[in-house]
Amino acid sequence: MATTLAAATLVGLYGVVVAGTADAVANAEATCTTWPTCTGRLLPSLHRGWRSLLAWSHRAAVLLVAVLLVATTVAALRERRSFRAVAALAVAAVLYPGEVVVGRVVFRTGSDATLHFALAAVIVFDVLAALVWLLDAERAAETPSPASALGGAPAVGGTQPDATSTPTDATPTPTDATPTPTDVTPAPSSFPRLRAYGSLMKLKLSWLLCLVALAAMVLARGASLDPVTAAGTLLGGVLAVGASGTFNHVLERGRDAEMARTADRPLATRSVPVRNAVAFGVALLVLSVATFVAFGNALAAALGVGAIAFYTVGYTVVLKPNTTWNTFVGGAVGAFPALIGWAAVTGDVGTPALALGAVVLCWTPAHFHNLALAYREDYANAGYPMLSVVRGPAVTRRRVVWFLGLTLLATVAFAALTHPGVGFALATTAATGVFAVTVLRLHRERTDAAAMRSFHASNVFLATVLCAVVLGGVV
Ligand code: HEM
Ligand SMILES: CC(C)=CCC/C(C)=C/CC/C(C)=C/COP(=O)(O)OP(=O)(O)O
Repeated sequence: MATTLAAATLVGLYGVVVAGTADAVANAEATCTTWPTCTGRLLPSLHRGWRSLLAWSHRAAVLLVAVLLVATTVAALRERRSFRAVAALAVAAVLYPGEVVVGRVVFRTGSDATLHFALAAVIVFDVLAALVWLLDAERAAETPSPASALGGAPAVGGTQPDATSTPTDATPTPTDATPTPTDVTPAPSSFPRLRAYGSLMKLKLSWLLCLVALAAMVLARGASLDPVTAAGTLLGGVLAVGASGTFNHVLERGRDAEMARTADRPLATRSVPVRNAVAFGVALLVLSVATFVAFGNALAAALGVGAIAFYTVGYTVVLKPNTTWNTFVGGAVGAFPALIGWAAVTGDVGTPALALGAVVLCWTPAHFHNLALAYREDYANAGYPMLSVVRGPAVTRRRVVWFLGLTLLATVAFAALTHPGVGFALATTAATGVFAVTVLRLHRERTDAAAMRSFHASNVFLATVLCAVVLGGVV
C-alpha cells in the first residue's frame, strides 16, 4: 500500500510542480486574491471564468498531494518495512508546507524562484528515494523462490543475486497480450533486399529521434518554423541515424549472430555483404551532411557527424562492450537530435535545446534497462556487460525507478526554462502516471512481458513530452 501511495505521490508532485511552471497557472493565481481560499471562496466559481477554475485546480492539486504525502508516510510507518523510507517521507512531509509558503511568497513578491524550484527538486528526490526503498522492502518481504531465471544470480561476473523473484520472472504469461521480445522480429517482406537495407538504417528508432529534433525546432521558432527547413532537417536526421545504424550493424555482426533478437540481421546472416553495408553507410553519411547543409547549416551538419561518430565509436566500440555505464553515457547520443534541430534553425546551440537533451539523456536508462531485463540471456550470451547481466535484475529494476525520477526532474527543469503551458503539464502528468504504473508492475510481476510493457510506456512518455512541446509551440 505504502509503495503504491508513494508512486501516486511522485506522479502528483510532478503534476503540481510542472503545472507551477506554466505561465497560465501563474496568471490564473493573480485572479485569486485570498489564500488559501480563492477570493474568499472554498469552491471554484464558474462565473469568474476559466482562470479562477485553473487557480482553484492548482491549489486543489497541491492539497491532494499533501494528503497523499501524509497518507504515504502513515502507511509506511504502519507497515514498518523500511525505516529509511519513513525518514525520507517524513522529511518530505515537513518540507512540503515550507515549499507552499515559499511558493506563495515568490509569487506575491515576484522574487527569484530558484529556492522554490530547488526545494521542489529536494522533495521529489526524497519521495523518489522513499519509493525505491519501499520497493526494496516489498521485495525483501516476499518468499524467496530459487526457480527464477530472470531473478536468479547475475549471468556474468555478478554480485547481487535477486533471491526473491517469482518463477514467472523468466517467461511471459501466454495469455498476456503485450508483445514479448520475439515480437520485435520483423515479418517477412516481398522486397527482401530493400527490407534488409531498411533494417540497417534502424528506421524503427527514427520516429522518436525525429520527434526530439522537431520539438527542438519548434522550441526555437514556434509557429514561424519554416516547414521546408524542418522537413529537410528531419530527412537529414533519418539519413544520419541510418548511417550510424548501418555502421553499428557492421561492427556488431559477430555478436548479433549470437543473440536471438538480432540473429536474423542482414549482416549476421550474411545476406548483405560487409563491403556493401560499409558503402551504404558512407553514402548515407555523405547524404546526411549534404541534406543538413542544404536545409539547415554547417553547425547542424557538424553535430550530425558528431552524433554518428559518438554512436559508432563512443557507444558501439568503446562503451557497449566494456561498461555497465554504456546506457547512461551512451544515452548522450539521444541528446544530439535536440542540438541538431535547434542549430538547424538558429545557427547556435541554445539552453532550451540542452535542457531537452538532458531530458532524453535521463530518460534513456529508464527506456533501455527494460530491454536489458527482457533480453538478459541474449546479452549474456553475446558477452555484453549490460547492467541486468552484471548486477542482476533487482538492481536493474531499481535503476529504472531512479531514472524515471531523474527524467521527471529533468522535465520539470526543462519546463521551468521554457514555460510550455497547462496542456504540457496535463499531458505529461498523465503519461507519468502510465509510466509509473508499468514500472510498479515490473517490480511486482518481474516478467519479460512486464519489462516490455515498461519499455513501451517509456516511449509513450517521451513521445508525449515531445508532442506536447510541438503542439504547444505551433497551436
Ligand atoms: C544508449 C541508448 C539506447 C539504447 C542502448 C537503446 C536500445 C534499444 C534497443 C536494443 C531497441 C530494440 C531495437 C530493435 O530490436 O531493433 C530499442 C528500441 C527503440 N528505441 Fe532505443 N535505445 C537507446 C536510446 C534511444 C533513444 C535516444 C531513442 C529516441 C529518442 C530511442 C528510441 C527507441 C524506439 C522508438 C524504439 C522502438 C522501436 C520499436 O518500436 O521496435 N532509443 N532501443
Ligand atoms: C542524429 C543521430 C545520428 C542520432 C543517432 C543515433 C541513434 C541511432 C540512436 C539510437 C540509440 C541506440 C543506441 C539504439 C540501439 O542500441 P544498440 O545499438 O545497443 O541496439 P542493438 O542491440 O539493437 O544494436
